[in-house]
Amino acid sequence: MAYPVNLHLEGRHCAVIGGGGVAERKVRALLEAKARVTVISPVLTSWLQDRLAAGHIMQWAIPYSGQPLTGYFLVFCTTNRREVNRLAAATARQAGALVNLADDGEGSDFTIPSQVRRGDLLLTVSTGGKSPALSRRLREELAERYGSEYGLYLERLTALREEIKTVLADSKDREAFWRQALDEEILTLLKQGRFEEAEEKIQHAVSCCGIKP
Ligand SMILES: C[C@@]1(CC(=O)O)c2cc3[nH]c(cc4nc(cc5[nH]c(cc(n2)[C@H]1CCC(=O)O)[C@@](C)(CC(=O)O)[C@@H]5CCC(=O)O)C(CC(=O)O)=C4CCC(=O)O)c(CCC(=O)O)c3CC(=O)O
Ligand SMILES: NC(=O)C1=CN([C@@H]2O[C@H](COP(=O)(O)OP(=O)(O)OC[C@H]3O[C@@H](n4cnc5c(N)ncnc54)[C@H](O)[C@@H]3O)[C@@H](O)[C@H]2O)C=CC1
Repeated sequence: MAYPVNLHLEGRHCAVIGGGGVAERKVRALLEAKARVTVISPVLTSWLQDRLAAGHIMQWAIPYSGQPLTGYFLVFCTTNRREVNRLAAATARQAGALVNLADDGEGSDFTIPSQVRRGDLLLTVSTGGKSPALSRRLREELAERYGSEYGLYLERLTALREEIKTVLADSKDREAFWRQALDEEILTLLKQGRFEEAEEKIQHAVSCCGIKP
């Protein structure tokens, strides 16, 4: 069973072997996470060529055939040739990298989930590599269910969390507060875009706590 983590990749070196559609999807996500990306492929999609021209990625413009892959934190093997992906994976692992194979979820050290982002809120779906199409389908359902209001809500909660720490010294009291503050009614109001009414309810919950010993 896989162990879920959220990696911080800023400034980390990552390599993507292959320059097709799958490589492009992985590179997009890596650049969003501010990783330093090297693509190893003689051919690149036009989007990847644009990123290269803009200096956002580096390229080894060669077919991969066993060259050492040292200094990479993550390595993505995304060519359309299984034996090339296997060779790159084995070489990268030897150098200590974590490896993702686009054509072999079970043989990968990690797989990429479908994701919905709402500010700092991140919802992800994995099927353990069994059905990416189902991951996508569930991602679409989540995107519909959890709109942009959740990003705003999280920002509000972040500020409130600081406030609550000063009002309630005891962690048990804080836990009880959050159960009350995150009730279904507030979430429904937010979903309907009724931010002022939601804020009133949050304030009510805060003032209720304020008078607790
Ligand atoms: C194991 C994994 C390895 C990995 O980490 O890459 C893997 C493997 C494979 N994917 C295949 C196919 C497709 N993958 C997608 C899309 C996505 N694939 C992603 C992840 C993963 N794909 C990992 C497991 C995820 C999980 O646990 O569910 C997503 C979630 C994330 C991302 O890549 O960014 C992204 C969703 C983006 C979104 O949310 O829209 C589509 C397009 C679509 O559906 O739109 C298709 C075509 C439809 C289909 O075949 O389902 C094939 C067969 C290739 C063939 O037949 O030649 C393999 C190989 C195999 O079968 O193992
Ligand atoms: N994980 C996923 O989400 C998905 C995985 N796949 C798998 O990923 C593979 C790649 O898919 P696409 O990007 O759509 O294929 P593609 O055919 O568009 O791209 C393949 C890329 O690999 C490069 N390449 C070939 N030999 C190479 C070598 N020796 N060294 C470096 N680069 C080399 C090609 O130049 C090309 O840029 C598919 O064969 C399939 O098995 C396919 C769809 C989704």
